[in-house]
Amino acid sequence: MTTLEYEAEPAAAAELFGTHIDVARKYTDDLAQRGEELGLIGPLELPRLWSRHILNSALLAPLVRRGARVGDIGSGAGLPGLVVALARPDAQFVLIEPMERRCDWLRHEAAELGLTNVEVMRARAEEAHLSPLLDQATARAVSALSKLLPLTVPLVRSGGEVILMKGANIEAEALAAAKAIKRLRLTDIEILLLGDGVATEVTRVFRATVD
Ligand SMILES: C[S@@+](CC[C@H](N)C(=O)[O-])C[C@H]1O[C@@H](n2cnc3c(N)ncnc32)[C@H](O)[C@@H]1O
Repeated sequence: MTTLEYEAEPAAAAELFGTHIDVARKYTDDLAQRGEELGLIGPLELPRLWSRHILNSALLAPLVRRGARVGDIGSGAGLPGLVVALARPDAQFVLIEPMERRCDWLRHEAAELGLTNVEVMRARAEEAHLSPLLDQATARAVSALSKLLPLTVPLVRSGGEVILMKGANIEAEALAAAKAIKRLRLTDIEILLLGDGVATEVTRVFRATVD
């Protein structure tokens, strides 16, 4: 089995997962064992699963509002949705993913980890019918902001937020999405850098409020 780097960044892991650290490790183990075979994660990612994917996803957990209903669009292996769900048992998570095999994995894993705050919905975001609408929507590595905003914003209630993980070109993506931002009437737009001084893999987030 691939060696995992659980011992890396113990302070960050303790801060982000607290008492849920063993559940986070089990998820990482399970993903390391089955992720490649199921096409969820590339072989090069396995040795850096913990810092690049798990801790990185967990950086979003403090942004989740207490008791919120959160949708993770294009959850794939469960990033960031399943990771944030295990760190924030007070909130409810809907993992929206169109691929059946990935949905099977997400359901299996949520049950294995004993997560009662996770629901898996097999759908493309543009076809998902959510009632009630979400308080917050997350996404990671799904598409550029100009395409992602029209997919995610309609799923969020007025006063709710989109929290979208992005790479280093986030500012250029936000500029390219200016028309969509205006048309979708987003307000309180922020670009956040998360994890600086906490984790080695920082992450950038586009956060905005839905009108
Ligand atoms: C590159 S993967 C990223 C998976 C995960 N978020 C991560 O960070 O590892 C993109 C995921 O988005 C899903 N996806 C693509 N188009 C979608 C859509 N229109 N609505 C919902 N999910 C979509 C794909 O099936 C895939 O699982």
